[in-house]
Amino acid sequence: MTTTDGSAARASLVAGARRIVVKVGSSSLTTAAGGIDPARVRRLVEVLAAVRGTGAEVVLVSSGAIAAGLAPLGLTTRPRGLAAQQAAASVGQGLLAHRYQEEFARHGIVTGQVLLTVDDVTRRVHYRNAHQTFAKLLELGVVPIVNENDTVATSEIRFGDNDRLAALVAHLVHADLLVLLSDVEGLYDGPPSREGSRLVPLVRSEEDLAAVTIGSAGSLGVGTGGMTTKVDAARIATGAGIDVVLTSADQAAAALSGVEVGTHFAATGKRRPTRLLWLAHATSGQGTLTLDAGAVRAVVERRASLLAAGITAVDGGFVAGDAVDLLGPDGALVARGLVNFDAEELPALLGRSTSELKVALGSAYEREVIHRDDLVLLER
Ligand SMILES: Nc1ncnc2c1ncn2[C@@H]1O[C@H](COP(=O)(O)OP(=O)(O)O)[C@@H](O)[C@H]1O
Ligand SMILES: N[C@@H](CCC(=O)OP(=O)(O)O)C(=O)O
Repeated sequence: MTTTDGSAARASLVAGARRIVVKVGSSSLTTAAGGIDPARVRRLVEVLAAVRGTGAEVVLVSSGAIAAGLAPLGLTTRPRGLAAQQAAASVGQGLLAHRYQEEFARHGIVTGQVLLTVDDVTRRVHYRNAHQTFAKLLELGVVPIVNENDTVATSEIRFGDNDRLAALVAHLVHADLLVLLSDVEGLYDGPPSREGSRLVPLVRSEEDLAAVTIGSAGSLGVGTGGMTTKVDAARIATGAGIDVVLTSADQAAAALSGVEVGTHFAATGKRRPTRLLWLAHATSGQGTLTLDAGAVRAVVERRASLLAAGITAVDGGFVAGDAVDLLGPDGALVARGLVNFDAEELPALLGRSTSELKVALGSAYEREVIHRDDLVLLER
């Protein structure tokens, strides 16, 4: 469905976007049997080069490493085990980066590879480094090509899908627009294979998603997240003030020239620090801290740092810097934060004030268990 107002709004949204993150899924670039499809990569790069020609900056988040590595390893389907997927990604990522490098070079554009782990958008120092690297690459006119660093990520610390990674990158680089390219024309109100499913052209709020049914991922067997992670990614980005357009790779040229194709998820919220954005959307922490009622009030109502005095129980094998879930006395999840102590250090500190800890154990123990800047409240 195209509307006169909608098409004018879309045209100005895209024309006004000076920094665009484009995410392309495995299913749009590769086949399980044949690996990378050079013609598809070429078409995508032609579109992105044209966007660059308008003066906009482009960051490409590309999946496809695992799918690209299957054929050279004699595999025809995506392996189930993490180690085998990592091996395939290790083989495929080089092939993928090389393909892009050659195609962009035809347009006189230099590419740079950026492989990210969850740590890079959560830990403060890594986050700052990643931010600076992107800023410098863009300043130099380079097109950064991003993927998850699959070969070193473990199952506990994986994004697992590039849709949410793309939303976090869009926020990290302060993009104006996130374009998610898949093998379907957009979000449908039911699985596209089901007769009668209709394209949803505009999502303004959760209410517009209420009637949408999301099915499993496509039939090609190379994509991972399916539509669920794309909608999650759209929620992350729009909640952080970034508009999202979801459409098929075949419609990339139209979408990026402002034609009203696919689904537009309209920006709803304001920007938030990216590290906390990831924390809020991480599937779970590496452990839990149970808080007494006073500590819950301090953290939730006064937005204070969490001190050892208000913690009643510790669970899990986390180390300093990990994300942990904060539970109320009733076990309800209230917040998530980056902890400043290892799990094994904490039991000796519980219920004790910071001044008491300083006297007993030294000034290193005077620090908060979770600093307020490293805390995000969870509304569930
Ligand atoms: N409501 C829906 N709207 C659109 N696509 C859907 C829906 N439910 C399930 N899907 C499926 O999600 C697939 C896209 O996910 P995926 O294969 O992971 O893509 P990618 O590799 O691009 O990340 C589509 O091929 C489609 O079959
Ligand atoms: N990092 C993985 C991609 C994971 C992923 O999200 O895939 P997809 O659902 O196709 O976007 C790879 O390069 O194979």
